[in-house]
Amino acid sequence: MQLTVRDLCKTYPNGVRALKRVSLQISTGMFGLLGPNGAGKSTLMRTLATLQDPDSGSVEFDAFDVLAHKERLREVLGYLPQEFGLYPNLSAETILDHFAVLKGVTDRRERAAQVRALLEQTNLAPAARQAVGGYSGGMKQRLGIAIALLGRPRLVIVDEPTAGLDPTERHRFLDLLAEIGQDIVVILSTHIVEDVHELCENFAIISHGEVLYSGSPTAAVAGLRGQIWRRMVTRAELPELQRALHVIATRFVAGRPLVHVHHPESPGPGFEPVEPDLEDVYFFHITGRTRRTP
Ligand SMILES: Nc1ncnc2c1ncn2[C@@H]1O[C@H](COP(=O)(O)OP(=O)(O)OP(=O)(O)O)[C@@H](O)[C@H]1O
Repeated sequence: MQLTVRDLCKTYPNGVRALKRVSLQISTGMFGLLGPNGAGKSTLMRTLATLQDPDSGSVEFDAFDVLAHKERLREVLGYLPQEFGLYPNLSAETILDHFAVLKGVTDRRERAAQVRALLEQTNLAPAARQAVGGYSGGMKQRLGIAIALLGRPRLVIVDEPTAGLDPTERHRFLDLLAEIGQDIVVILSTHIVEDVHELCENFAIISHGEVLYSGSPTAAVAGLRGQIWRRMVTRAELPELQRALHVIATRFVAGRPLVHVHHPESPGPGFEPVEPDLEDVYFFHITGRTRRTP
């Protein structure tokens, strides 16, 4: 399975250029789309889910033209939007049954089997008959993914699904995605670097509507090896350091700034080399863009 996105552009009527020639090649497995708030992730997700049209560009899924055959994509699509409403008085079982009908699972037995299997898979079986108004945030997200998985989709798009979940629920949700992502295309949009690190074989970094990096997390990290340096500094030293060097991140350790700097060799006394992680990769690209276009 292959999703090919070519040169997608989108400018909103207020002049915001949300997508600037976005091109991506996405294969079976988990693909992470990482970027800060306002990067254009939701715009891209909605476009791939055929809910809004780009100004130009193309999308192909398994060699068919998605923008020309939206119904065909919708038959194989599962989409979990950033925000969705659920009728609070209905049970998960009833909601899933309704959505299964909408997805065209008309055979009653087949529908009951799918609903039961999804309730089990998302760990909601014990609460299947409770009104969802009483569900926790994590339970609602799991029900959201169960709805998205009805009709056995081959492309699943989830938009910032772990925002606001506690660590236990977050891991439970990520485990669920990892299981799903084994044999279909799953696109996970997020601003949480950890989510991508834990789950995705491939990912892209997007900021201000532009793809800044696309590839595997391992290759991205390897590409920065030997070029990340750190030093404890004082708050007073920070502005000058930021002017002189490419500071990619400032973390605080016991109240003191610890800067991570990108430099081909040691930037000076007091700096020590750091084994880069995906967060360094992310901030390297995000801050690099800002330095290019102040
Ligand atoms: N309907 C709209 N009309 C005008 N501008 C919009 C619209 N939707 C989004 N935007 C703008 O387009 C840009 C990209 O927004 P988008 O929601 O796609 O980003 P995002 O990466 O999903 O961010 P977030 O994580 O905050 O949802 C932002 O500047 C946003 O304000």
